[in-house]
Amino acid sequence: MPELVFFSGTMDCGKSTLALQIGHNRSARGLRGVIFTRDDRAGEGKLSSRLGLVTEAVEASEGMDLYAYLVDQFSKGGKADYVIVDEAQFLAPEQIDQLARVVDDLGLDVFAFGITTDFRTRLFPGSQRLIELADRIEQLQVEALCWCGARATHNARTVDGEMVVAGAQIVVGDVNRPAAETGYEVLCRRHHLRRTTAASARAGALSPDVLPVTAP
Ligand SMILES: Nc1ncnc2c1ncn2[C@@H]1O[C@H](COP(=O)(O)OP(=O)(O)O)[C@@H](O)[C@H]1O
Ligand SMILES: Cc1cn([C@H]2C[C@H](O)[C@@H](COP(=O)(O)O)O2)c(=O)[nH]c1=O
Repeated sequence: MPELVFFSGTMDCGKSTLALQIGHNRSARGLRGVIFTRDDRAGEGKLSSRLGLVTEAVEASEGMDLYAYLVDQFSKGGKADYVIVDEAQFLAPEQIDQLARVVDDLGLDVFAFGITTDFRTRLFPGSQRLIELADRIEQLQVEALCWCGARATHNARTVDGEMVVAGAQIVVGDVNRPAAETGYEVLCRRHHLRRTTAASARAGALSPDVLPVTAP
């Protein structure tokens, strides 16, 4: 039975790498895939992994009907056995519904990859719809880690090195960026809720206020 599968995790946990591996293994067996992505850091129409691999993809732009795109390709003689969608959190809920139709009406497996929650710990609309519709939700096995060593479960945004909890939901960016740039850091829930990033934890540890007081 074809399936809609949502592979979810924090930023930097290996989602795009897995998407590329799934595509590679299937194409090695002669299966044909269509790869959609939206707003990849590497640019329009790219699916890129931090391990350095990148492949061409169809940019799933705002308002694009993904089901109609595939039907149109088939009517022109195109073939596909499965569909991969990276950065699926950026898709509109209607586009996730279209992916479900691709599974149910066209009989293709759809593998969607994305982060579940934004920098405020709120669901992205596309991810919410995937949670509502997916046949399966898979958490990636390679865990990204918080600076404290716990499994990272949430994504923090930093502006000028400070964690922020207000702003536009979508700001394309990366982890490990210079403090002057808007960037991201993965944290465990405890440290996300306490707004403690690696930098602020370091600063706190160095602060005279928290140094052990010794008797004169
Ligand atoms: N230099 C490296 N050596 C080994 N693994 C790396 C290196 N750089 C990145 N990675 C791996 O790649 C993962 C990020 O992969 P990527 O597919 O780009 O993540 P995602 O799509 O989830 O944001 C990291 O969690 C790490 O496991
Ligand atoms: C938390 C959060 C992230 N984003 C952006 C930042 C990146 O461009 C992508 C995630 O990509 P990855 O391959 O999973 O690392 O999402 C955003 O726009 N808003 C957010 O709140």
